[in-house]
Amino acid sequence: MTINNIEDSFIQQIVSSEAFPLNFSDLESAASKVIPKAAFGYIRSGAGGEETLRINTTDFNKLSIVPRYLNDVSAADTSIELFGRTYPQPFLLSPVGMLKLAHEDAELAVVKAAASHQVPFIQSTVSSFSIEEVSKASPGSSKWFQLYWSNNENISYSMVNRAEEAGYEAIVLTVDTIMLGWREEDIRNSFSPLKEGYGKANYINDKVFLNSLPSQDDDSVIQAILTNIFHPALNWKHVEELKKRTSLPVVIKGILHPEDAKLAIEAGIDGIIVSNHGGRQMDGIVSSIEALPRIAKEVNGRIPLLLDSGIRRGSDVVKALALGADAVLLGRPYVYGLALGGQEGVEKVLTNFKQETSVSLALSGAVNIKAAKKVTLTL
Ligand SMILES: Cc1cc2nc3c(=O)[nH]c(=O)nc-3n(C[C@H](O)[C@H](O)[C@H](O)COP(=O)(O)O)c2cc1C
Ligand SMILES: O=C(O)C(=O)c1ccccc1
Repeated sequence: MTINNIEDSFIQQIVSSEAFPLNFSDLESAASKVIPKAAFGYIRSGAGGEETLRINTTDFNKLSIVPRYLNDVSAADTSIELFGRTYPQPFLLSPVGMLKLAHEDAELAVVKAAASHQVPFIQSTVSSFSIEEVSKASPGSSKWFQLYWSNNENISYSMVNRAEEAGYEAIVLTVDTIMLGWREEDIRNSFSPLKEGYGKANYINDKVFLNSLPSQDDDSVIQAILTNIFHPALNWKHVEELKKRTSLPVVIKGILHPEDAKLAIEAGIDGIIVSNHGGRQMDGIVSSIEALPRIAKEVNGRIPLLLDSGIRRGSDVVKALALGADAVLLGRPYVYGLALGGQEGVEKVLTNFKQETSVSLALSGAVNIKAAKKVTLTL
């Protein structure tokens, strides 16, 4: 996006009379009015006392950018390259399960909105629509598949194969959800969307899963999903096996310790997402942005390094890039856009985020993503 384009769209924003929330706190409060209470609590909340959820954003706020000027940023380039593909923006959409909690069009709306911005969409294992339905809704756009390892590993390989067949570009193995975190909001609301069947689409469309069932009634399906999805025995041997089973790049999501980053590289992993699952899994753990520099030092540019959990503004993107990330992922912000306006709501969130990111990069003095990695930060 060039500076003139930014100006044009700014002016459009200012003259436009419609009121769509511009920032995260306005998005969250507007979404709280349209999503049923327990579902909203599920999306918003974090584990335990929500300290990690809080520091995911406050740790960004502690950092300040020291901008450079007189650097001719008139032709600034925000594009990134991942696994041989170029994407125009340095951000992707995080995998979020059970999006029907937010809007009935769920992943179908999100994948189309992402496609309209050429932003890769990472589809969750526990999505409300299947891999095949999502790919049919948006053929040709960039999609990655997030895998929750199944206790029956043949189900995992089957889902990976389906994603590969459907043209998905990468597999994201989430390693921080081997059991569900302690989520007080959901306990208070007696709310388990998984038990209500919101995340079954990929399972009921999987031959290996269906063949593993004693009977195909709804209760058996849900019970089988629950016994498959939480897998506390997950270890590096599974990772090595997964690498052998797919020709797609495999990215690990949920790394916070530099030693784990080192082991991931030794296991032949193609990319890392520094993440604490948006503060939803374990309270009292480090924020992603605090964990990033030590992991970046370990990885040392050998494989792509991505980050999520707490990205709310364009300046957060600059900070993450400056501390060693190659790209970031957005979670709750797009889910709230979905709740407020379906596909159009997600598009609006992405339009605003794209503009704020471009302006933030240029006003930091960065002409491209490589330069953003050299931006000075101070505590
Ligand atoms: C409602 C909800 C459901 C999620 N479901 C998944 C999931 O199925 N798989 C996964 O790897 N991460 C899941 N996540 C975590 C996100 O991928 C991401 O790590 C997190 O939301 C990023 O933080 P942010 O919301 O602060 O941007 C979920 C997050 C939310 C809010
Ligand atoms: O709610 C989540 O964050 C999530 O990732 C999840 C984990 C297990 C089942 C369903 C969703």
